[in-house]
Amino acid sequence: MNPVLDIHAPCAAIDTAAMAAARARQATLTKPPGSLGRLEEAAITLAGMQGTPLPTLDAAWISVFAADHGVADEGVSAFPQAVTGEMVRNFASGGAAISVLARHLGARLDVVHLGTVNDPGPIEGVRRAIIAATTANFCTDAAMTAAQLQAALDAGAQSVALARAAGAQLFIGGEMGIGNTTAATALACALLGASPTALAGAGTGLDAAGVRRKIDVVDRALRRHAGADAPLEQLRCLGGFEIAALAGACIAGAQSGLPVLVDGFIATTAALAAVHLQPGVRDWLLFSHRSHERGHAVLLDVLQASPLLDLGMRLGEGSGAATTVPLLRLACALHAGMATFEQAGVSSG
Ligand SMILES: O=C(O)c1ccc[n+]([C@@H]2O[C@H](COP(=O)([O-])O)[C@@H](O)[C@H]2O)c1
Ligand SMILES: Cc1cc2nc[nH]c2cc1C
Repeated sequence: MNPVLDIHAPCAAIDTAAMAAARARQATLTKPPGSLGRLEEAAITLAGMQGTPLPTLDAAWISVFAADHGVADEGVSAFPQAVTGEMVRNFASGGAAISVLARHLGARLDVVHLGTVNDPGPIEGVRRAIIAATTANFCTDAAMTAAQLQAALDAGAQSVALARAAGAQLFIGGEMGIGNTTAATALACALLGASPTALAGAGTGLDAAGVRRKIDVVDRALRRHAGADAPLEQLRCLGGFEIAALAGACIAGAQSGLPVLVDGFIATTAALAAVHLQPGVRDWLLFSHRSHERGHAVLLDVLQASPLLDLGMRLGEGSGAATTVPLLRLACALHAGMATFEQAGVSSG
């Protein structure tokens, strides 16, 4: 199975009748209307995505895409590039944050190795889908060739196909890649016509001088690729393998009707690229948390997204999204399990 993603294929339709039925049910439950706030909206949104007035969220799937970035050569991260490959092993051996979260949630963790300079080799529990050891440094070259971009999009679509085959009700896409906040910043700036100063942040922990250097690097990259004005070309020139895989997963999720719970700054940039490629993708996205990374709030505003959590997290790996799953499960449990005014003999307003 190796699905080739057609980014132009239409997205699935949201079930508006199931949404309306869920909204009507919320109005009958023993609480002042709207008093469960965004938990009500979450249950109604999931109803539309799952095509049932009573959504459930037992089976969550997490794919973490790992890849290295040529732009790391510009000294834009607080950590060495070797960490990407080292973390691939840690994801599989169970010691990473997302490994713990996946275990705790009973979620499948799909670790997808797309290429690292420090390649740990075959590891049990890691799917090798190596595209290249790294993207090119986009200060001088396009990050990816067209074939590499398609391979990365396909890797995301393949994970969605595996998730669907396993009966997943929700897809979480996580990422790991030293330097990828620089790639995400550059891509988001290109997609939005925004200034690097508005979006660049500390990533893994740059100091103020480091952030200034990162802004300069993104400025150079944007000038170098000023001719890339279509979203697919912007993704190819300025993205990364894991960012393109995440965009591919968003598109494949939307096309096949699998809800995608979006993580932090990098995952949201990928989701933004997916929406630029295919606007119907937006209907299938749920937003989990507001990352501490500087540009995330801007991207969330553009996508008109109000994530459920704001915990100051900035890890990536899909960790913010995974942390939100218990809340979504509670939203479904409340929606299905509360008594109506009539059942409980409680007077309605
Ligand atoms: O998800 C986020 O919002 C987030 C914010 C800052 C950093 N990260 C993670 O940190 C790594 C990239 O940071 P950097 O400084 O190397 O560009 C990458 O592996 C991401 O998963 C993730
Ligand atoms: C240790 C480490 C773990 C990570 N997980 C996601 N990004 C990361 C970056 C670092 C540096």
